[in-house]
Amino acid sequence: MPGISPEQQAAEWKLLLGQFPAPVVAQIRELATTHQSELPGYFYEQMLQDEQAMLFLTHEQVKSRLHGTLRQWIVSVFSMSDDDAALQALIAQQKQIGEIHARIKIPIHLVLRGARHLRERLFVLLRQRPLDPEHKLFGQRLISETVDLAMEIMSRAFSDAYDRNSRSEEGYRLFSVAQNIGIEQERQRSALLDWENHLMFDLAVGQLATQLPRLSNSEFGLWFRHKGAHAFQGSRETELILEGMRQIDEVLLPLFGQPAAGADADQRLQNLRLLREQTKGIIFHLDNLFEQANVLESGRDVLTHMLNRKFLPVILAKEVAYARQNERSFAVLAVDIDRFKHINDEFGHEAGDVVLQQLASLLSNHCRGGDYVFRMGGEEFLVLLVDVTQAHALGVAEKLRQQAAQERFRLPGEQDLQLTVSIGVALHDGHPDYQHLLRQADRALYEAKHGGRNQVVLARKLDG
Ligand SMILES: Nc1nc2c(ncn2[C@@H]2O[C@H](COP(=O)(O)OP(=O)(O)OP(=O)(O)O)[C@@H](O)[C@H]2O)c(=O)[nH]1
Repeated sequence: MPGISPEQQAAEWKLLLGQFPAPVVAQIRELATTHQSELPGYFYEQMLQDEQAMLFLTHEQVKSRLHGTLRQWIVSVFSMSDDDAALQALIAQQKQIGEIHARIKIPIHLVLRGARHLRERLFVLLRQRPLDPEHKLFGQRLISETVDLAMEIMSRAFSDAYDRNSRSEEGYRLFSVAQNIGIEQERQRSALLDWENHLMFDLAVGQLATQLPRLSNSEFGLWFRHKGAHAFQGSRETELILEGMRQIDEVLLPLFGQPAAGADADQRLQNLRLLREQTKGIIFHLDNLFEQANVLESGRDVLTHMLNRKFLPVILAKEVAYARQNERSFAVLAVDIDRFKHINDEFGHEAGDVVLQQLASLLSNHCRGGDYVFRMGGEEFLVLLVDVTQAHALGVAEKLRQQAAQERFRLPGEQDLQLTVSIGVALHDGHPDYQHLLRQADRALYEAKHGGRNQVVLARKLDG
């Protein structure tokens, strides 16, 4: 469903401001500006009484940054400018906040709760002003409607981003169930045809209906009920396949055991046709499902077969949640080949590709089963080490650096070469937004490059 455009939203905001007398608008602007420093403190006090909110707010850097950003938000939302460009910037800001909330998975009710506290505090501050009652009423309405409009835009962006993330998560679920979709498709197709062959043979030798092989207990049926239906959850085809299996097992197969049906050859032929059609229908839906899954399979980099960026947000968000729930930590290593351009220039692009493949294998061979290796693009990789301490992460990074330096990379034409890598290490420190961690690792990598390359640098804490 197409949403309303930023221009429309700006026009609505403008309309809202136009409903209020200019002195009231000016008073509310002044009220918010005067109390901008005190309001975030009040917000914190209220929100920290909620256990769920604490999870998102207690991180030290969130705390120190949020004070500043909340203050800015209050000032800009109540700036009351009706200039088109300013309003569009304001709308873009609300959207960006909504997207961040979706990324760190803050429940929307907590955001609304925070907004309610701010609104109520502004009401109290307004009541303390020596204004006539009518102005106060207008002022309250203006505060309310302004906060509501900001929340509406924020929530819309939140739910759009949330839907996008969920689709990506869905893709990841699929991806993790069937690593090689092409092979799985062939396997399941032939399992289904195997069942059909057995059935035809049993029917030909006059097996009793109760002894005929049931599709849901066949190799295919078991796979589909336990894995396929989960991997393809929510799609229409899944429902159709489950229903097709039920029809075959519970309606069609019992017909073959009835003496009357056995006696009537035409009827038996008709039942056989129905059976064949149902089976063909299941194959058709299965092919459709796999075709859709193929599109999603591109979660891997073609050259190195490592993960590409596609599922990085899903995996990082999952690890942030895991670390929070289990009080564990994880680390990201930004790994970059030193002077890779020289390798390409000297040995050719094809040799460069081979080097990338061998480095990818080296990285994944030195990781554990639960770790992840991504190719971020070019000659940069990202290694995610799960369940680690800082010392362990640094140890692994140092080992990877040494292994890369010792390795003889084999090139086409019997040549070989040696290379070095620089690594930036960042340990998840409880910050709910994974982008923060990626920025830290990138900065550490930058330092490693500028410090002379072929080294591991641990990220320093960032202020922003
Ligand atoms: N062979 C090959 N080269 C690639 C690929 N992707 C990017 N590159 C090359 O990687 C090189 C990266 O060069 P730079 O970003 O200058 O970095 P660098 O030479 O590694 O230098 P530092 O990172 O500063 O040590 C460029 O020459 C790209 O063309 C690829 O898929 N295959």
